[in-house]
Amino acid sequence: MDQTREAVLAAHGLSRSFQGVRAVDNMSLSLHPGELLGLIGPNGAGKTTMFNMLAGALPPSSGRIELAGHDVTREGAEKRLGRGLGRSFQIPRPFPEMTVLENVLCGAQRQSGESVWGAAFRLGAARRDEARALEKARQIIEFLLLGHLVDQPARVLSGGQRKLLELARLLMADPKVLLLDEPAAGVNPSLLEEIMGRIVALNAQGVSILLIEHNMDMVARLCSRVVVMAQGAELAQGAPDAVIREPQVIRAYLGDAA
Ligand SMILES: Nc1ncnc2c1ncn2[C@@H]1O[C@H](COP(=O)(O)OP(=O)(O)OP(=O)(O)O)[C@@H](O)[C@H]1O
Repeated sequence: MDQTREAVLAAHGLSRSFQGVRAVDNMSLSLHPGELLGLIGPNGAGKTTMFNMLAGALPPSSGRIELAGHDVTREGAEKRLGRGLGRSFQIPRPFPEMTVLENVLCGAQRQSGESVWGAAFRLGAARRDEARALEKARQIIEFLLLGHLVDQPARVLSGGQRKLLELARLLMADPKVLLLDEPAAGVNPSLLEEIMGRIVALNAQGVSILLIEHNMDMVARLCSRVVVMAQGAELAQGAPDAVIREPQVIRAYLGDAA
């Protein structure tokens, strides 16, 4: 079966080199509608480079990327966000002095291309837009369990809460596809369960999700399929518990630890 035909996000033969080193080497990948797909692999395997290319932050040296059937290979990250592709980072960087609410409203600003705060000084429709954006931001903040922090500056948030805040900003753009880069990294165990719960809830709402994660317990609980990368290429794919027993996958991880 040609799996790429029905993919919401598909990479065809992506490659990218840095100073002669092939970080990603002819890598193809398909994310299906409603899927929660894991992208795993040892350090330096090329996962982040792959994410950067999929999100539009880094042009591939060769290959093609399709989002809902559109060729987006030459489009930047903002354009892809407008098409419904949101991407989180390993280390979120909120505006530290702005409140949680203000940070989330920055997501709305990206959405319309116009500042919500600028709109506040206009009359009529723009004011209604602002009211809608505020209401939506508050709902998303509640959904992401940050309601009690809505008026706090982002600098007081823990690592896990920053991950939730970043997700909240992305949700303002109503993404259909989310690329989540290590949502468990630097998160304390109690918040980890809550973050996993929110990811599952978003997926249940129909958001297709591609997840880079080193926490294999989390990957096994969330993903029905994983793609393993090593040295810039696909090493294996399948159900998490089966894939991590494959000899070449074990070798790749042991090589990483050696
Ligand atoms: N901007 C860059 N300049 C030079 N080399 C880079 C750059 N970005 C990545 N690389 C190299 O490309 C390879 C793949 O790196 P990448 O960060 O994509 O791997 P990764 O699988 O995300 O690793 P990790 O799990 O540690 O985040 C590595 O050898 C890395 O050193």
